[in-house]
Amino acid sequence: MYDLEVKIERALVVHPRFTDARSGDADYDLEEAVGLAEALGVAPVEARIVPIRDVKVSNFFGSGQIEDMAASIQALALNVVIVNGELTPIQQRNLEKALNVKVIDRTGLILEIFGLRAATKEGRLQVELARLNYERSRLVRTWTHLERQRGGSGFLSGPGETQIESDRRQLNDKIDKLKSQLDDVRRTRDLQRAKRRRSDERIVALVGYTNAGKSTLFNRVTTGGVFAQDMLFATLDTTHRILPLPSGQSAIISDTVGFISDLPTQLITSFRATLEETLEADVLLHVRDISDPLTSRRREEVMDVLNQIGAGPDHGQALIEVWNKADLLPASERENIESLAERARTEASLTDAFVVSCLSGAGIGDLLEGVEEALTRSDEILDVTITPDVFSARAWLHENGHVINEAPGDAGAVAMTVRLTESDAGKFRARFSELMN
Ligand SMILES: Nc1nc2c(ncn2[C@@H]2O[C@H](COP(=O)(O)OP(=O)(O)OP(=O)(O)O)[C@@H](O)[C@H]2O)c(=O)[nH]1
Ligand SMILES: [Mg+2]
Repeated sequence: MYDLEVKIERALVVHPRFTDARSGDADYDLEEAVGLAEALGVAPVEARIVPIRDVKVSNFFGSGQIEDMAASIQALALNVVIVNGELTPIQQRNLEKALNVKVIDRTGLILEIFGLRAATKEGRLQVELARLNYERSRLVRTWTHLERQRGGSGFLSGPGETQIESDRRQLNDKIDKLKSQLDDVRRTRDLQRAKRRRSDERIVALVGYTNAGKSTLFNRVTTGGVFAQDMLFATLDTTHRILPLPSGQSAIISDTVGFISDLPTQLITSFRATLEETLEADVLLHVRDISDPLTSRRREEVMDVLNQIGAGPDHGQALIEVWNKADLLPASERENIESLAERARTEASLTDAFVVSCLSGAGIGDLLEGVEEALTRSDEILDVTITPDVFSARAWLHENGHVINEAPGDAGAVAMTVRLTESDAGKFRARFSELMN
């Protein structure tokens, strides 16, 4: 018989609130940590905020706090403690000893989630590299590997599944090997990227905080199929699809990894290449959960990351904000938000914004019109008369441009009004100079 009993990890989620730090957001941070735990498939049975005046070098928490945790663990039969902060390897080990359960910190948690979610070869390699760097920086095994060694259930098995040697030398060898594999994968992707650029396709990239609704929007405006779930970091790799635009033209749209505050540095480094895909976009769509009380803070965090990689308006890249999840707002507030967005679209100094609900589809039509407008802003409209001796120009325009009007003229000529990208207009002029007068 098969053993159908699935072992579910029952977690105590602890958010350390530093009493000197800016306060007021601890509830939200705790909620986010609970979301991260759920994303990992752990049941967050108990969650609490623990005030920290000064961090204890050996145990992080004070002894009374540890006793409280131990009592909850006992009473609720918990088997993992998630600390929404950074622990030193010593603190982690001492806490595990004191509480007699596994202890995982924020970096470890995010690494585990990324390990579960990575779907492409590049994603998996990136996560494994990040994990190895994390381990090397701590010179201890992450708890997953400890667990596996102790003969654990295999819960939360990491990417690669190889037995990772704690020996620094072997770790380094492995890191080098991974890096060169990653280079191979990236070379292939660079080729694809170059092909996309050469093809003159216009590119729209979705960016935004994790769980803002990027994949839901992506699925709604393309023809579906990408993993969208109420889980943090549902998407870890960049995916490209055709985006049909209202006028009948099309663009390419990419969905990518969500941003988060305090992303462990190892992960920023590993995912840099993925994030840099956003650099090639003609227009960025910044998807925001407008119903999130911390939406402004999230916005700043996303803009910071964009700035760090050299993307966004400060670097001359067009950006449109998508104020998503409007369905979650009370009617009065929604009206308010709508008028704010309208003002943003009319005032040149403000970033264009559209209020939508990716879930219901409300506002998506207007958004797409805005996207098309932004994409075609630098387009040129050419009025040309094609004479029979250069009739191939007609086919060329049909293939490369968007024909707005076409009418027969004198002596077998055809008068055409065509919309072309800046670069195509240049090509057309060079190639059919005899038609330009
Ligand atoms: N109520 C409501 N929920 C939405 C809306 N758009 C998306 N969601 C929900 O928000 C959750 C997250 O959506 P995703 O599309 O996976 O978010 P994401 O930005 O791709 O997240 P990551 O890939 O983790 O960065 C899902 O449960 C969606 O169903 C919306 O307009 N209204
Ligand atoms: Mg997603």
